[in-house]
Amino acid sequence: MDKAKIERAVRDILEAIGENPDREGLRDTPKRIARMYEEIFAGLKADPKDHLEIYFEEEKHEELVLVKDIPFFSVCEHHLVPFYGKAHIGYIPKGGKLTGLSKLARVLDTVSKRPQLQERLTATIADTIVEKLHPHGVIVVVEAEHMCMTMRGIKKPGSKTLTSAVRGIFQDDAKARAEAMALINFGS
Ligand SMILES: Nc1nc2c(ncn2[C@@H]2O[C@H](COP(=O)(O)OP(=O)(O)OP(=O)(O)O)[C@@H](O)[C@H]2O)c(=O)[nH]1
Ligand SMILES: [Zn+2]
Repeated sequence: MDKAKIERAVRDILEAIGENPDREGLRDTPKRIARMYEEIFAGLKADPKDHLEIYFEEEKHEELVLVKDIPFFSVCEHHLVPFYGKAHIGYIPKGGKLTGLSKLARVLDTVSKRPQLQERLTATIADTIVEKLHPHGVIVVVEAEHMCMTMRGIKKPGSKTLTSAVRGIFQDDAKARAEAMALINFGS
């Protein structure tokens, strides 16, 4: 990541809004923002598939595995302000191809650390799991609050956006999909 370029650009923005980038409180802000962008956009140079280590299990589990309520923070590509919430990621393994539970959350983290659309975030997680694990099915539900809809513009704090992506058996089998959705809603 070109941190020097980010620093110059942030300095330009501070000048453009009528601030003095050399005053004490702002002097280090371009540097801080460059460091922060390196962290919150780290997913741009990472492949989420790399996290999905495969364990071939002797005892084959070919039923739903669901990790729910995984918190995430991302950045909306339209306004570069945060959107954040929870993701629920489920899959039905095939041929003993399981992965570690934390690896599903690592996929979410990588994909969310990019300028994003909630729809693309949701679909990319589902497609990554399909490509690497070739499971019977994948279901991903993401619920998020967008700061671009709360702190500015339409100003609707508390409004939630829900997106889902289903692949494989969850596309064709309404009962399997309904069961997974019921578990995602269970206790919430
Ligand atoms: N589909 C989708 N839209 C998003 C997401 N994040 C932000 N948006 C929307 O992107 C749209 C951008 O609309 P524009 O009309 O180009 O920008 P704007 O004038 O700032 O829009 P307002 O937010 O309505 O003031 C807005 O409707 C946002 O709510 C997202 O993850 N998915
Ligand atoms: Zn936005």
